[in-house]
Amino acid sequence: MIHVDETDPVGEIEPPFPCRDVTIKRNTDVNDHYDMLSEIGRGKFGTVYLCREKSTGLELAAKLVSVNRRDERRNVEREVDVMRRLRHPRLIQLYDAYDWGKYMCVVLEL
Ligand SMILES: Nc1ncnc2c1ncn2[C@@H]1O[C@H](COP(=O)(O)OP(=O)(O)OP(=O)(O)O)[C@@H](O)[C@H]1O
Repeated sequence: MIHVDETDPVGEIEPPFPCRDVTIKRNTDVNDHYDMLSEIGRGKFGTVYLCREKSTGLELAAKLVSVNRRDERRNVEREVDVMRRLRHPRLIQLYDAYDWGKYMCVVLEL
């Protein structure tokens, strides 16, 4: 039998940053605010980079997705919309989001 521990962690997971109310920044280049350090993964839709926020030094994951079609942009907007509602210490938290014309970037807890 498989036992699933559904109890909430108490004091064991320290969030790397306080909850943020993220809205997508339009016509803003993510590179103005973050240094992209190295590639950490690839998914079906984009490439994920280790990045560092210039103003705080905080290390995060930046998922860069090219959005040439309207449905591609809508998919990223939907992902951001879902992630901004999910607040739990065991779930990766959304930190920032950018729309830079042909590219969108979703910045996440590492
Ligand atoms: N927040 C994160 N922190 C660390 N690594 C991450 C993070 N998000 C993604 N990655 C890495 O990047 C890879 C690609 O992630 P991405 O979300 O683009 O695609 P996926 O999870 O494989 O699913 P899909 O391609 O269906 O969107 C992951 O498999 C993981 O290795």
